[in-house]
Amino acid sequence: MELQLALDLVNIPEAKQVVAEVAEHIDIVEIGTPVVINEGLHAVKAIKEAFPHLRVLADLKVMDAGGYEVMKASEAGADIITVLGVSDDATIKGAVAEARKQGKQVMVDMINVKNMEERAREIDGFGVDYICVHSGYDHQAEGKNSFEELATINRVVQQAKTAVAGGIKLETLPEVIAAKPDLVIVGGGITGQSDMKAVAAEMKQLVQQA
Ligand SMILES: O=C(CO)[C@H](O)[C@H](O)COP(=O)(O)O
Repeated sequence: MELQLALDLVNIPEAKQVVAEVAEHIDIVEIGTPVVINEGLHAVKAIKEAFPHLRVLADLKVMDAGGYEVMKASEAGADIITVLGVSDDATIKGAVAEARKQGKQVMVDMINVKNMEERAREIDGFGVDYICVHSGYDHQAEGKNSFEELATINRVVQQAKTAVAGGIKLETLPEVIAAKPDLVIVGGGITGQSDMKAVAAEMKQLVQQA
């Protein structure tokens, strides 16, 4: 099991500071959607150049033009690019085809997918690398999480790795780990803590043991 740090509420210099503090305890660093909106793909390039040993995920949440957007993120240095599970099949297939060409990976974010079991099974057949259940900020504000959806995708997904994101904290991590995802994604559960390094270290230890 691996740990991904999601950076959402930072600019490029702040992102570098956070990653420098926790780099030894994470496997993947995510340049979150708000960072890409504010800073563009320059943020992906800057973090990949500063931390070449880390895999960098560009959380573009692609909804259309999958091939083109994966190409641009790949050029900026992203190793993994997110595409939405609610997008058209052609968008996801285009993203996968371009990622294969570029030697990159695609993560499908299942945020707001209504029929999780059916859609996860379909998307798994498209050759994506990760399928991620995700309670976004608006869902989290309603007290929801994705732990049940994780059990669903773990049951039906055969080819892709599974991931889970959305409001995961040190206290809820054991419950998440028990559901056996391949990848745990944590944003505020690390970046919102006063001792980010200590929390990341503890999370990494729990994830590694699983
Ligand atoms: O993609 C995101 C929001 O759309 C976040 O990166 C993801 O939810 C992880 O952050 P947090 O742990 O703070 O919820």
